[in-house]
Amino acid sequence: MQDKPVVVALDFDDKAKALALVDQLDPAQCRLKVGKEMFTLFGPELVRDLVGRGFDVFLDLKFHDIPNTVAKAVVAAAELGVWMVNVHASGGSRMMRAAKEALAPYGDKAPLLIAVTVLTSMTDSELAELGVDADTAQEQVLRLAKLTQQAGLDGVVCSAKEAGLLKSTLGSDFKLVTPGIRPAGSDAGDQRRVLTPMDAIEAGSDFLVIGRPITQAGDPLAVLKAINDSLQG
Ligand SMILES: O=c1ccn([C@@H]2O[C@H](COP(=O)(O)O)[C@@H](O)[C@H]2O)c(=O)[nH]1
Repeated sequence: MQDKPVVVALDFDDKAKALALVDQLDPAQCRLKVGKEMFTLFGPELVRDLVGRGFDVFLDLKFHDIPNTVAKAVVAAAELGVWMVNVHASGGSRMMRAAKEALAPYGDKAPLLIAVTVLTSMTDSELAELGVDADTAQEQVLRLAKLTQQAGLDGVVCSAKEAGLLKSTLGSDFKLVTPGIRPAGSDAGDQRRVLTPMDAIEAGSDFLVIGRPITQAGDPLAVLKAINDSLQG
């Protein structure tokens, strides 16, 4: 298991509330994710603040654009000092290669570059609605993950439900970052392809992205501790 597998998704519309939670968190216990809501509201300053506090920050902006634009965007992310950044695999292999090449000057200081396969909120029938010719989300995830690996990226975002298949096909070094994590009994909300933290790790997930089950809990720290303890066996 990776060191600190839990990545807390900071999805707040109130910076003070987010920072009140962050103040209680220890960079030794978890990593943090900043996504579209907080980045749009509070910008790079928030990311710099979290990096400055010693957290590994996953900048989850899911870049999906032409190769030149995405390459420049991942360089901007690297300049913020983030630990991980992502693009959409459906942007294609030329776009993914351009992003990877743009990070080359950063050497071993480059953020991990991963690609989103199929959003964990999506079902097989929703994929079919898009005209995707794969029969299942799993089939499409595998196709996009292979493309991502061939483009030289470090891993993918997928559901933990696909983790076993991806690890056995693509090898243990290829990182699997899995949102859609729900401790037993917690509300799935808009997520559809979900697994518990322990089941996700056993399936081969490297990093567990967990938002609402922690951030909306009455005692977020207690939930994070219970998850970390459950993973220690
Ligand atoms: O396929 C994906 C890609 C990204 N996410 C993000 O992860 C968190 C999950 O939050 P929860 O509250 O635990 O559902 C959220 O920030 C999403 O934008 C994802 O869920 N699925």
